[in-house]
Amino acid sequence: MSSSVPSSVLPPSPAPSTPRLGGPQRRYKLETEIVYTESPDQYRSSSVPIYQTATFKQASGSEMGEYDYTRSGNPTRTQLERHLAKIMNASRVLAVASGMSAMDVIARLLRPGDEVIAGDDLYGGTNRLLKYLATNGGIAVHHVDTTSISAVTEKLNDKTAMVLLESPTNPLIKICDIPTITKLVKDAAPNAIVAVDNTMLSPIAQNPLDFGVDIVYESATKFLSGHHDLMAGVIAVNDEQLAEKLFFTVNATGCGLAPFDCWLLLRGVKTLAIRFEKAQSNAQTVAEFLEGMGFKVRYPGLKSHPQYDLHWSMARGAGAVLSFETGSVEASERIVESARLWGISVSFGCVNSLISMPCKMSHASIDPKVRAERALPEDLIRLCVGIEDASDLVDDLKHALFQAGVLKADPTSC
Ligand SMILES: Cc1ncc(COP(=O)(O)O)c(C=O)c1O
Ligand SMILES: N[C@@H](CCSC[C@H](N)C(=O)O)C(=O)O
Repeated sequence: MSSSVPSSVLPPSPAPSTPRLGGPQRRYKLETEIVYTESPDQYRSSSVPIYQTATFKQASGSEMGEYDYTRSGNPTRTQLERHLAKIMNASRVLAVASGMSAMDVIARLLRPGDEVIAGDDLYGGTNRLLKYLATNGGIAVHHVDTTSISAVTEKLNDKTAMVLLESPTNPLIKICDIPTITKLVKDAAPNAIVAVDNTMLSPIAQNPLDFGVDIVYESATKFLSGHHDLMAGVIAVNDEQLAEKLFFTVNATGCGLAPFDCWLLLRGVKTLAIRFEKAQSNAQTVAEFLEGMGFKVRYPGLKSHPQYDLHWSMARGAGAVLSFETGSVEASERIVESARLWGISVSFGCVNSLISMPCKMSHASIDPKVRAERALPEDLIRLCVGIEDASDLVDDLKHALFQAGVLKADPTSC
């Protein structure tokens, strides 16, 4: 671990942008807090201004104002980070260029000889960065089935520096017991960092910091922004020393989120609650439809999910991403290509619905042999459900299944 930097180089520390400032000490419901922002703008602008500037003038060579250079800090980014800290129950949030950039900042806490425990089902880009670190950084990475507590604890030792969890995982929607794993890690390897990628649920449905994990990060490209019009990542922590180390890397490497993207993300996040609720309700309808058709559907909103109870002990929602198998790669390809409303695209958490085959798209960077060893089905179809009308989404799937020859009766004749 690197030595910490003096806090004097940090931009203004976050304070909650909440109506309780100057008013009663009241914490409102998340749906309320998420839309409420306060800006210190001199004109009391309702929308936080975009400080589209690289530099800030100083009163003299020796006096520095709150900001000097946007890589080190920018008022629009500070507003975004304060707002996210409030909704993620964090003392500090850092906004960076992408979800992978967030992961990179976190990974720079590692040193050669360190060991990392990560899932055997995880986003392809995360797998790629971990493989890079294992190949070039002298770091041992153990990929285990994180649904099994014993599989995780078997790999814990005094070299364990990080345990990296996704729950639900992308794309197999596996659930891991974040509170129990965190406690076991803290007991067995007290210096190890537990980091959770919360991209699949967003803070509206799950807040792993509440379970005592050290770091939560998300690809804000997904639910937090919601419109697939920007790339961003966020890192949330409650330990100020850890925040300083992470901020040091953000400043040193220059991956802080640009002002315009901060503004877009701040705008997008205000509709998170309502977007998530609708997308999730659509996902439930779609998951039930597919299960009713006899497919093996992976979605924590279904009672058939093997970790259904565990999921609901941690989360407030099932999310809007589900996956299912068809039994044949060719049939899956035909279904994906016959969809008209569902866009064939990577990513998720957007207002419009997407269909993809992870092994050919989001997880293609994982070696096919490794995918097979980890039992990632090649025929898996992932659905990332948006906020359209649920019956239109189901109708389009029926049409695609019929076109693909998987559904025998013509749905238009039903
Ligand atoms: C679970 C998960 N984490 C992290 C990332 C990386 O985010 P980004 O694409 O914003 O770099 C992605 C997708 O890209 C993801 O699906
Ligand atoms: N070509 C990209 C693929 C990005 S996948 C984005 C997203 N996380 C998802 O799961 O769909 C790459 O190689 O990273």
